[in-house]
Amino acid sequence: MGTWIDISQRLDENVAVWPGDTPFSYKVNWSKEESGSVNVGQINMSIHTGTHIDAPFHFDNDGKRVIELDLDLYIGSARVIHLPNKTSIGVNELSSIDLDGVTRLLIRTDAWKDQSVFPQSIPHIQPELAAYLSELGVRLIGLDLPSVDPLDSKELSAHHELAEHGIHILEGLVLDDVLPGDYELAALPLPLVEADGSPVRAVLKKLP
Ligand SMILES: N[C@@H](CC(=O)c1ccccc1NC=O)C(=O)O
Ligand SMILES: [Zn+2]
Ligand SMILES: [Zn+2]
Repeated sequence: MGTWIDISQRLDENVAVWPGDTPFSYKVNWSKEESGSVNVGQINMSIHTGTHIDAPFHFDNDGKRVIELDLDLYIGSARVIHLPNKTSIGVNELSSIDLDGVTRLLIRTDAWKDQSVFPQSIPHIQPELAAYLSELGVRLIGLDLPSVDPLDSKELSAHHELAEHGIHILEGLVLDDVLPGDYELAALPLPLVEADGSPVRAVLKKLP
């Protein structure tokens, strides 16, 4: 027991939210006193808060919704790599890193220092990286950042290029204490039928 490392942001009113987006809230809507038996809670949040996956519908009206996503993307072996102090991440930044046989790639950038505050700027994924990664067999990319594109991007070129190359997106990971290496990942989305993404509880277990 105790072998799983939680790499998820905690969800309470302190969680950082995209500027202008729905704040996170949890409340007991029907208390034990009122109901006579139970506390019944309610959460209200944007899907793009904290640790979450994007479904292609987030940036493409014809894209897949969460329920249509392959669960295999979100459970299985993953490689964590450490790329601190980058302004962007492209083929150059990855060319010296061994990605042989990697299906799920998690990138620790350390660029979002205080995750209770939404960052001013982040290193972004260069759209050209999508073709390079898909050639290697990568199907999921995860980051310790709120987006794979620059925060002010409207085109979301990296989101689109990744999707076009069959690479799915996991955002808002907490990788502060995770050393580079190979792990078992579980980060399952909820069975949301129509949604453009889903919060996930992301966990890692070191592989021998
Ligand atoms: N692309 C971001 C989310 C995003 O762009 C966003 C999320 C909530 C409210 C506004 C957003 N973008 C606005 O331009 C993501 O994938 O999480
Ligand atoms: Zn998102
Ligand atoms: Zn995204």
